[in-house]
Amino acid sequence: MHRYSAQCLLRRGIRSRTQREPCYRKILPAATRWHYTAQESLKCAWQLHNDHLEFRYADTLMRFDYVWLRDHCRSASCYNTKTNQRSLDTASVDLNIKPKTVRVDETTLFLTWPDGHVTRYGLAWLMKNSYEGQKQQIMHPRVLWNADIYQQAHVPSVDCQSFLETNDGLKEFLQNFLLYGIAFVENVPPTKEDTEILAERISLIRETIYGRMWYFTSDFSRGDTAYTKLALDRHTDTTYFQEPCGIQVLHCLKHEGTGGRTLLVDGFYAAEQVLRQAPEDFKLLCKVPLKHEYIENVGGCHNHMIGIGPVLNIYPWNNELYLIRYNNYDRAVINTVPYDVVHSWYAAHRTLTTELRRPANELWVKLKPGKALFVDNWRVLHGRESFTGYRQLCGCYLTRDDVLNTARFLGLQA
Ligand SMILES: C[N+](C)(C)CCCC[C@H](N)C(=O)O
Ligand SMILES: O=C(O)CCC(=O)C(=O)O
Ligand SMILES: [Fe+2]
Repeated sequence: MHRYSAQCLLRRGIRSRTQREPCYRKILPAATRWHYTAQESLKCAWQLHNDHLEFRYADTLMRFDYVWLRDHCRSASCYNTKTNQRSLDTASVDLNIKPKTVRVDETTLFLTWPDGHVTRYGLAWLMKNSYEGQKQQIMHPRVLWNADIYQQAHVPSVDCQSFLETNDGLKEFLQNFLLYGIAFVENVPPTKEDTEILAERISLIRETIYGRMWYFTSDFSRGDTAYTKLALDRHTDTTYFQEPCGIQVLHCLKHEGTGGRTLLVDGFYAAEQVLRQAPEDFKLLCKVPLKHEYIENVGGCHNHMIGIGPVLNIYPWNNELYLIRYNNYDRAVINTVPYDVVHSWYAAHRTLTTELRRPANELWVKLKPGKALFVDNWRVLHGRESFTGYRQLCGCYLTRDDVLNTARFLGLQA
């Protein structure tokens, strides 16, 4: 069986997307009024202000700072297209710079700077890369789910062999994973080594204080409730890392006993309900930073980890959620917030918890040998039912950047 690792995949050539740019006619010289590409067309127009350029294209009004425009010059002396890196020294651009002349043709905006340097920007490039353009974009397309939505979607598990041996299988898996924040691979040989091969197909394994690939049973070999038979309420893992682990891989290798089902809850679906019902609560959960902490002194293991951040994390330019940090077990003493804010925070936390605990939002699955589960630990909470008997799980954490890297290589938006 031939297996490709993510790194090998990436060496096999890179995509290039060609964009069709609309055509516009030649235009008039610069001044302080609106200028149009053609008299009858209002699609492309521009205006030079004292400190910025106002530009209208394809129904979007964009504003560009002059330093920004100079900084993003893609001429050969300013930008190396072989490495996709900037050569221009941003700090040497005059902060009061202003273009001397402006010209626009069908596809391109031309600026001439006071020193004679000419910068060309593709109009579609400007549109895509402007703040206003970005604001309208979704970074990560997702399907938010409760149990019903997920089950109705009939998301297929991907077969282990197709996952390992075909790019289509891998792509299908990653597409599901990106959309739903969970995905399954079936027919995996139930060993730690085979689980490791799966993990390496899409990412780098993130080694932590728990090791690289881990086995765990209810032997309390580590100072954490995960290593017992007790139930675990919904949570995300490693909230006590400054950057919580991106993905958790879980593979149940054995269970002779009862109970032990896995609980999955889409944290972003719950957060979205909070945003609808109580936007002030949502805002507070985005704003108040909290510590999470892991203190362990069991056997030879001495660890003290601290991670700080709000429960909900959003991109500030489009308010899109990208990370939920929710673990009631591992939340540390709250000493970074005054009493009145802390009270409102508790109320907001209650609103979110109510959503997370709605039975309709709970997806229960029994993990069985051969079926590996990948969980987006920045989005989907997991938990487990208490159990009896011998139960052994193996798995690992993955670095998020590298999962997304593989997805992008396969042409997915990630
Ligand atoms: C998965 N594995 C058993 C290795 C780790 C368990 C980590 C448990 C910890 N309370 C947390 O939520 O981060
Ligand atoms: O035992 C389980 O099913 C999961 C335990 C857990 O939450 C974890 O290992 O992170
Ligand atoms: Fe966990």
